[in-house]
Amino acid sequence: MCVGRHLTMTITPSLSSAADATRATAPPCVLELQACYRSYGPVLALAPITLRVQRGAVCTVTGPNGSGKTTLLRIAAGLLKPSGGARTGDEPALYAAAGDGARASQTVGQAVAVAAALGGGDVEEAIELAGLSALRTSTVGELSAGQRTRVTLATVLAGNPAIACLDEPDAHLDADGRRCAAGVVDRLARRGAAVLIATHDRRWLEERQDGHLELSPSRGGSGD
Ligand SMILES: Nc1ncnc2c1ncn2[C@@H]1O[C@H](COP(=O)(O)OP(=O)(O)OP(=O)(O)O)[C@@H](O)[C@H]1O
Repeated sequence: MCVGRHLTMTITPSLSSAADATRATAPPCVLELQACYRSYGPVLALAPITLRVQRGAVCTVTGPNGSGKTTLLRIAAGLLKPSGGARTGDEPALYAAAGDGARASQTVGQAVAVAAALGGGDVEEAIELAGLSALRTSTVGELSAGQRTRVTLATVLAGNPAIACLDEPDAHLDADGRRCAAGVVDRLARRGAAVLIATHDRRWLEERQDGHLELSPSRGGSGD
């Protein structure tokens, strides 16, 4: 049995992609979670949530440690089965935590090129927007934590997902890095991706948020 307040939300983009701007109708939902929850034995990791994310919409997810942010993002990306409820989303989905997306032995350029070969994104654009031009030939294993977060952002952009689930993409980033992260998120959304972002501080995204979920460990939850 699952207890906990059922959170329901539809996330609609405030900025339309070029394709959607020409349509009269609202952009379609790329991702839908219907009453999804997840438990581990007696632990309710994620209380029931019904979430619809339209093409080009950005949704931030906040909450204290253990409140279910990663669980939600992994379910949204199709990596983790919910204990109950259903996920709908047939287009390519990607989950990435800071530091994911590259092997230590690769150069930055190689890591981004591999992601682009799989997903069809643009290598040059990804490297530039992530602020990695000066590190292109550096080996990933020799980078700082913040530089590796930038590589993760670049590989996500190059991977060109329709559903991008970014787990703390601001981890270890300085002010310039957070601006780059916001630029990558904006680019993903303008391409029409549904973007979910778990973060402990959503201010770096400024106006580029179309919806927000606040999770709490023993909840309930609330949204705006
Ligand atoms: N594999 C697992 N086995 C058992 N419990 C788990 C497992 N994964 C997560 N949990 C539990 O589910 C709850 C939610 O975890 P989750 O990682 O989703 O939280 P979070 O909000 O992402 O936390 P953080 O801010 O620390 O990253 C926690 O109580 C955690 O202990």
